[in-house]
Amino acid sequence: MSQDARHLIEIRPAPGKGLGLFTKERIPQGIRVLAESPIISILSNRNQCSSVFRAFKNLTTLQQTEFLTLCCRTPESLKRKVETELKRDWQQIPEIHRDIISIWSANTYVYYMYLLASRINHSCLPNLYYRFNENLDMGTFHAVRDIEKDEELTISYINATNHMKHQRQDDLESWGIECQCLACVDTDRNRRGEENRAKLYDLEQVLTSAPSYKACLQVAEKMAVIQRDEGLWTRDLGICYHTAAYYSLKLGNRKSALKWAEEEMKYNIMCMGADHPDSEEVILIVGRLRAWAEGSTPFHPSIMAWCDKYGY
Ligand SMILES: C[S@@+](CC[C@H](N)C(=O)[O-])C[C@H]1O[C@@H](n2cnc3c(N)ncnc32)[C@H](O)[C@@H]1O
Repeated sequence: MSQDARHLIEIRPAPGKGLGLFTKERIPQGIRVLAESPIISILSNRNQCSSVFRAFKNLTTLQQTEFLTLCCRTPESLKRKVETELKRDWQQIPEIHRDIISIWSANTYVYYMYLLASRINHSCLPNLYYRFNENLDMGTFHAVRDIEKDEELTISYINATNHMKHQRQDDLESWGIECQCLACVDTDRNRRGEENRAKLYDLEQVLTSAPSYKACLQVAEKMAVIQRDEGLWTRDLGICYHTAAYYSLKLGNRKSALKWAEEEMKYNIMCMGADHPDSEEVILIVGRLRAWAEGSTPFHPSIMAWCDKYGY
């Protein structure tokens, strides 16, 4: 069992959102707030309804009871999808199956569903980072900044780093959310935040147009700084560090490659823990990069394989 800080959190009513998870004490940045085994894992998109019904049947009675207390939403798009898969009209599907699939759909983290983590609400500027850890077979949730006592814990339900408020709101429709999070209320600070998200979007376009290695490195560095300053500790920030390391290496700049790989290592450890497979990999690579940058060992081919992992 991986250690977490679940003794410092509890479920409470979250006004306008149903229930939510809140801190009982201050939680410092980098702490693994929650490590939870999925109650259900469905790794394939084929015959999803049947797989979910079977998985529900295999739960203990207590787990089934807890499952059925979770948030339940049935948007029209879900009804149509289920009707297509089961080749039956929604009203002809047994009520218990309609509930199970609606609950699965409202709470799933792509492939996995958790009991406690299902209570975590959305924010466009979240204080937690979620990743599944294959070494532990658990989902982990790390604090990406210091979280004060009685603060609500949040993750981002959408990929929103470089999306403006109206785009984020469009994406949140399917969750039935009208977002009033820290990033969505109208303040001077948030107007600057929106400008920075727009800048990130523009920089991303420059990067995909693949100018020179030097220009790509400068763009990746700029993007990393904006995201870090905005507190956007999303997967995109890790990818920016990785991209900067990649182009530094392409330019033959060992010191710069090491610097950005080290940033990625720190980011991974903070957001996923040192025991996540991606962290273990980058820790090994940083060791090899450092030895090479200092001239004590030749270039190890695994460094380039690691750099290429996002297929630039
Ligand atoms: C995974 S559940 C989260 C826990 C849920 N609030 C509960 O009571 O169990 C997702 C649902 O919570 C609500 N929700 C999550 N984040 C929200 C937000 N920022 N604003 C309003 N509602 C939110 C929406 O109804 C959404 O479909």
